[in-house]
Amino acid sequence: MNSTTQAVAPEPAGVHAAGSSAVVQTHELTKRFGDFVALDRLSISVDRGQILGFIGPNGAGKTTTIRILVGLSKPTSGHATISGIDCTGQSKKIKRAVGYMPDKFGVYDNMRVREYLDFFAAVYGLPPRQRKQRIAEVMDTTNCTYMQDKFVESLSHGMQQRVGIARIMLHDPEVLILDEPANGLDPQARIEMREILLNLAAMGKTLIVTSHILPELSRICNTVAILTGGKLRAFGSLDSVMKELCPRQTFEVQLLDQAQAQQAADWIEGWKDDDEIVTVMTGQSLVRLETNRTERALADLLRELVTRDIHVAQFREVPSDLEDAFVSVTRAGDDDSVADDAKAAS
Ligand SMILES: Nc1ncnc2c1ncn2[C@@H]1O[C@H](COP(=O)(O)OP(=O)(O)OP(=O)(O)O)[C@@H](O)[C@H]1O
Repeated sequence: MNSTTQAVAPEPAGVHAAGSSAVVQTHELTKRFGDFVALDRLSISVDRGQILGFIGPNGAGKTTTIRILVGLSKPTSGHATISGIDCTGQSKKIKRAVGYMPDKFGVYDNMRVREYLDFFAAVYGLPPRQRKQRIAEVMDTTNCTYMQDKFVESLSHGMQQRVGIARIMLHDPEVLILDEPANGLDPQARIEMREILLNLAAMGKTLIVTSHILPELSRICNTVAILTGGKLRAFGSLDSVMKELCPRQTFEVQLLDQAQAQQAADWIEGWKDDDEIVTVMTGQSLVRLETNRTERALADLLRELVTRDIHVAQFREVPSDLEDAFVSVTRAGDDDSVADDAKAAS
């Protein structure tokens, strides 16, 4: 894939025309630090109730984008809106429309969860009469009610993350931006976090979630944007990005007898096209085939193997995941930068 390839989800008719349902929109958003381009003409849109998985390696430009979206930084050019509000010109209004949870939890000594939320409710300007009810609501949504009398400092990391979400929900923003919410969570806490985020989307909140834990992210997001080196490399529905970036499927042929693995691999090697890849998994009775053949062709392959007295115990697809897509994009990004360096040197 080259650097400009974008897997863009088919848009339902009229969605991004006048009366657009996009809640978050960026157009050619660019940020330079001196000569360095941290973000290069980023254009994305996220609809109401969607969860955008915003991914990229360290230094890709994710935080730079988020800082612009939440009104903490101004773009060099381009623009961004949330619920139609300009992220740069109307930063006060933006702060009401967005809840932002950074990857680090602040230190709040000697505050119980209830007091902590009350403090932030006051910061958000909620009238005292409404605070109690709103705090009860956000604690309920984030499953924090049982810990309301505990000191924030005494909570586990997973519990603190949930309190963090409760905090950014207090002013009932339309958009929630969460930086690495699953980082450092144990499996149980991850499951709880996943359920909360899916529930928030079902309530109509629009979520932007960054994460380096891609298998986890792919379980919640329906839209993906992949950035490398400040450039958008892929954007669209999870399905369309996966199809675009991982067009080849991987199949495994599990043999009953390890001694037959090489024999099976040799036969498949003669059967396959040049661009398909056969690998014998060392020390295992397993042969792997990367292919884009039809199911019928694969059924023929299996029959041929069996006809040749190769004892196939299992023939199965290895599903691609977001990590494969990510690797394919970051590799393409590396190739591009090598090509750019070569161009600059010549
Ligand atoms: N204030 C600044 N001055 C100069 N360069 C900056 C500044 N802020 C960010 N950068 C650079 O911009 C690039 C993008 O940084 P950014 O923090 O947006 O990346 P990221 O995708 O959030 O990375 P990570 O996953 O590590 O948080 C990096 O090369 C970073 O060093």
